[in-house]
Formats: sequence, C-alpha cells, structure tokens
Amino acid sequence: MTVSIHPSVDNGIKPAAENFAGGTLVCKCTQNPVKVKIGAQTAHNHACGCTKCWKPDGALFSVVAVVSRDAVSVVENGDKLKIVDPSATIQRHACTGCGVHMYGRIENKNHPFYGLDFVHTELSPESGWAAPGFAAFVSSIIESGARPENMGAVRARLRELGLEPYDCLSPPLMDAIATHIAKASGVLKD
Ligand SMILES: N[C@@H](CCC(=O)N[C@@H](CS)C(=O)NCC(=O)O)C(=O)O
Ligand SMILES: [Zn+2]
Ligand SMILES: [Zn+2]
Repeated sequence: MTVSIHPSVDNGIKPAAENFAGGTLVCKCTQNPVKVKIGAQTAHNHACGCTKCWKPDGALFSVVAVVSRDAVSVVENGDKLKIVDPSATIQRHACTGCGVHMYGRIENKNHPFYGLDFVHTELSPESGWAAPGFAAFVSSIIESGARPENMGAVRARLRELGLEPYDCLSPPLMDAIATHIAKASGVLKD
C-alpha cells in the first residue's frame, strides 16, 4: 500500500505559478474563521515530520514554508489566536477554535531565521504557492507514533515524490544556519 504523506502531495506535487504574489490563509472554523493575508510568494516549502508543526487530521507530515514576516497580516478574527508554546523558538499562533496553526514567528532577533514566518499554504484557496522541495525531521514522525520499521517505506515514498528526506533540515538550510552562527561568533568573516 502506498504510504500517505500529506493530502497536498499524495497525488503529485503542483508546481508554483510564475509571478504568484500570495493569498489568504483561512482556518478550519465554520464560523468566524481566522484569516491571515500573505502578501508574497513563499520559499523553502517542505514536508516536516516534527511533532510541533501543525498537520491536517491523519497526515504523517506537515507541509510548511517561510515568508517574510512583513508580508504576513492577520485580517480577520485575530482575537481567536493564541501562541501554542511561548517558550518555543517558533511561536506558533494557533486558532483556539479549530487548532490550526495560522503562522509561526521567531521573535529572537539573533536567530538565523529571524524575519521569516512559517506558514501552511494549504490553508489558502489560491493555487500557485511554492511547491515543497524536500522533507525535514523525517525520523521525528516516530515521536508521533509512526512505526520505526516503516521508515524505509516512508523515505522511499518521499524520494518517489521528489522530496529528499533529511532528519534535520536540508543541507542548504543547515549551511545557512551554520554560516549565520559562524559570522555572529566572528569565526567567518564576510
Ligand atoms: N524531534 C523533535 C524536533 C522538533 C524540532 O526541532 N522541530 C524543528 C522543525 S519545525 C524546529 O525548528 N523547531 C523549533 C520550534 O519548534 O520552535 C520533535 O519532533 O518534536
Ligand atoms: Zn479556527
Ligand atoms: Zn516542524
């Protein structure tokens, strides 16, 4: 049986639309949904297997991308939002009605990804968002109950979909983090 990863990738990955300029994320509440406008295309979209990222019911992975925090604005029913874990690096603003995470924000100005918000573009009715390009924190799905003996099949399915599996972030993102840290400490100059 084919391993199901996430409903937005299980039937093939839709490519991004050229000149796509954003859309509006809508939570799953049937009344007074929270709406968050994203005024730009996203980047580094990927499947994430960690226990902290929001996944739709039954999905093994989350699909999450980043966008400049300047492009993110809560436009409706923001009073329903609450930070899931204020002590986490990524402060995930979730709807208290349906549980969906509307955006994750890093408030630590020294963090390598400061300035980027984390968003789930499947919450938007618009199509054309950046396509997922890899899978991160794959081994972490075991922490949510996935069977360790199925990991070979999960990684094979991710590769079949073109989502190279990593157990942390992808090499370019890990390099970006290490470069930021090396520059901040003075080990790496210019
Ligand atoms: N194995 C852990 C990994 C958690 C983790 O490090 N998640 C990554 C990817 S989203 C992260 O950057 N977390 C920062 C945060 O959640 O604030 C889990 O599944 O809970
Ligand atoms: Zn909601
Ligand atoms: Zn995650």
